[in-house]
Amino acid sequence: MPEQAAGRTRRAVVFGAGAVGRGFIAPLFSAAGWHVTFVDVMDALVSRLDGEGGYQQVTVDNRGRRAATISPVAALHLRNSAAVAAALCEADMAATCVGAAHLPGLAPVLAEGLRARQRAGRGALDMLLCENLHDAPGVLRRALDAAHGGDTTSLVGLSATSIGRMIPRASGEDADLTGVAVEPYAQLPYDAAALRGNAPDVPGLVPIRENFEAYADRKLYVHNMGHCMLAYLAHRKSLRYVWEAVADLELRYLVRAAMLESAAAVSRVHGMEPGPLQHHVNDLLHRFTNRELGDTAQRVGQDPVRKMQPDDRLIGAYLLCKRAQVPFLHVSLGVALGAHQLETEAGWPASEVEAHLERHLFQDSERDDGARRLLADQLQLVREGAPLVEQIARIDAEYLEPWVV
Ligand SMILES: NC(=O)C1=CN([C@@H]2O[C@H](COP(=O)(O)OP(=O)(O)OC[C@H]3O[C@@H](n4cnc5c(N)ncnc54)[C@H](O)[C@@H]3O)[C@@H](O)[C@H]2O)C=CC1
Ligand SMILES: O=P(O)(O)OC[C@H]1O[C@](O)(CO)[C@@H](O)[C@@H]1O
Repeated sequence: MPEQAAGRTRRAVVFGAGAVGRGFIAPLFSAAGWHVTFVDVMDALVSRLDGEGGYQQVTVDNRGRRAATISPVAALHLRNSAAVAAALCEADMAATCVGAAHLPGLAPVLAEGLRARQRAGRGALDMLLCENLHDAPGVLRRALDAAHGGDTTSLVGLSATSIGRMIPRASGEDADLTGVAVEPYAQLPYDAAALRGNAPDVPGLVPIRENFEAYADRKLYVHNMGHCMLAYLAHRKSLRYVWEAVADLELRYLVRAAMLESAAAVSRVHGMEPGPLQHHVNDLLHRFTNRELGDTAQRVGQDPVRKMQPDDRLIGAYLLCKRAQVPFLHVSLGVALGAHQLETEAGWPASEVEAHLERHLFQDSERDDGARRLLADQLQLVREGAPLVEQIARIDAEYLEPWVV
């Protein structure tokens, strides 16, 4: 039964009825008794969700499967902007999970919704931005201010989140248009300091009241960096699934080492305890073994151009380690793998990839000379398809060099 608060059901509007929208955000609100309205651009998905008023979610791990119906839900197409604005006017909270590239495009309809709220005398709206994008609030705020024609700070709170739950595209018996398979992990830390109103009483939403940046960095530079490096290593061995990749000892060794380097950087830069961070790394490696989830290296590694930007997982982790002055020999291998992946993209010849690395990673210092040499050797070994044991030997040969720490 929908939650009755102050005599009425609480309502959430969720932009993006994809993996995260259906597999994570809507189920959290729904379990707390909220009504969810999705907004999406896929006609077939919108009409199925709206027509059926609910959908199936199955939670899977290596011990089994548990099915649940998520309802009641409604769905609107983004082009139906008057109805979307009306839904925003009635909403107690909103969320986005549309993909980083689509986030600024939401600004016009959001601005229309904010105007409707002002006219109706409704208070400010809070939004959870569920995107793997550093500074998603800044990106949306700039687009929103432009669409609104002025500062929107008092009208809408834009809260960054750290989405740890892994949700692949459904396949096999789960490959229904609206059905979704998820892992059991279901905590969503979010930046509570960015809200305009009170923190919602929704179990699983974890308010972080200070230094949210630490959680954002942990997610992007430990979880996403390790996951992505694992995906690119999987490509080297023609392994399709994430669980297959993490079952390979060489791959697991290299990825764990890189994640621990990044975790050391997060600990030093943000003052997080190293013990729980190491536990987090081990827990993630265990979660990657979820065979039932059927997550693929292709999904986890897709879009290397975005993933090789300076504020994204690979180069970002490298820069964080440099800033923290902790070793980054294995993260460097992750960057070399990402660089090679980038070379397969149109418009990214080897010379451009090398210039990209030089531009973002190095300055003119002695420490950088050593780091630059190591990365060049690692990239060369990747290009040659050398056995990974040669990468391990190359890293080990560097440990005692003075530039390393
Ligand atoms: N799938 C996962 O395990 C995780 C995904 N993320 C992040 O969450 C975000 C969403 O990812 P997924 O749900 O996996 O993607 P998805 O591709 O499964 O879903 C995105 C949905 O947004 C819809 N959409 C696209 N443009 C739209 C627009 N302008 N307005 C409304 N809907 C629009 C699409 O039709 C699609 O249904 C991304 O930023 C991703 O990086 C983060 C952590 C985990
Ligand atoms: O969604 P993106 O940014 O392409 O990256 C995939 C990442 O998203 C996740 O699915 C969820 O955090 C991670 O498992 C993975 O590292």
